[in-house]
Amino acid sequence: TQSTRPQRILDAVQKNATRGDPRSVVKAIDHFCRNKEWAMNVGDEKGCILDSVVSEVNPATVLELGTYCGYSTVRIASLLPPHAKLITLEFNPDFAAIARQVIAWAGLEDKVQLVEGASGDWIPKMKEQFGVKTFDLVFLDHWKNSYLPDTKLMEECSLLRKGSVLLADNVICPGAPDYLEFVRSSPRYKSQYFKSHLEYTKVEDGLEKSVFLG
Ligand SMILES: Cc1cc(-c2n[nH]c(CCNC(=O)c3cc(-c4ccc(F)cc4)cc(O)c3O)n2)ccn1
Ligand SMILES: [Mg+2]
Repeated sequence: TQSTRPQRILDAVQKNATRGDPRSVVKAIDHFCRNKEWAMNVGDEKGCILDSVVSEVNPATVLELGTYCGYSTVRIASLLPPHAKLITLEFNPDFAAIARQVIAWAGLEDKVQLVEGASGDWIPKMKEQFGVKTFDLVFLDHWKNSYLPDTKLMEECSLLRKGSVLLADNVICPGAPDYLEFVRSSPRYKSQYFKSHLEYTKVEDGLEKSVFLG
């Protein structure tokens, strides 16, 4: 039976990365996606920007929207302090099944809770289901037209506090124009654009970091 691209990414991890070594998992996926098959991981260039924001925020609670194969999940979780928690939402069950195995190979399953379903359904249930008060960091990397409605939903559900950081991938390619306009014009956010490139390509893309001012 034909394998899927996520399955081939998992195979590359299991062949080339060391169990329990998150950096080797990240390296194996980047090598596969740069040399064999492109895939929609945040990638190494934007990944370094992600790493610097995670290290600066040093979050106790993280929400990731859009897990895919778990590449950014592994990057983020490997930088978290000992008792910090990362909740990651994935809509596609096939992606989720692969991501669980990638996260396990990196040895980070204790820091990560992968939840399957749509962001719009799960965001209102975060507090009751996972005992979350607010998120210190949110990494938006899911459906690009969901960035804005889901940000408004997180505000309504009081999941953001003064100083919460939103970091959004793909604000140029594929693009999230309504989201960009909102966070850049709203008095309740302080936004900053980190220019970069679409993963594994020369196409412009970037990350938008927005601090919620409360
Ligand atoms: C909880 C929940 C989760 C989701 C959800 N889970 N997983 C995703 C994936 C979303 N990601 C992308 O579509 C994406 C696309 C490109 C791309 C593609 C093709 C091109 F030509 C150029 C660029 C590049 C990227 O970096 C991307 O991140 N959504 C959806 C809803 N609710
Ligand atoms: Mg992305």
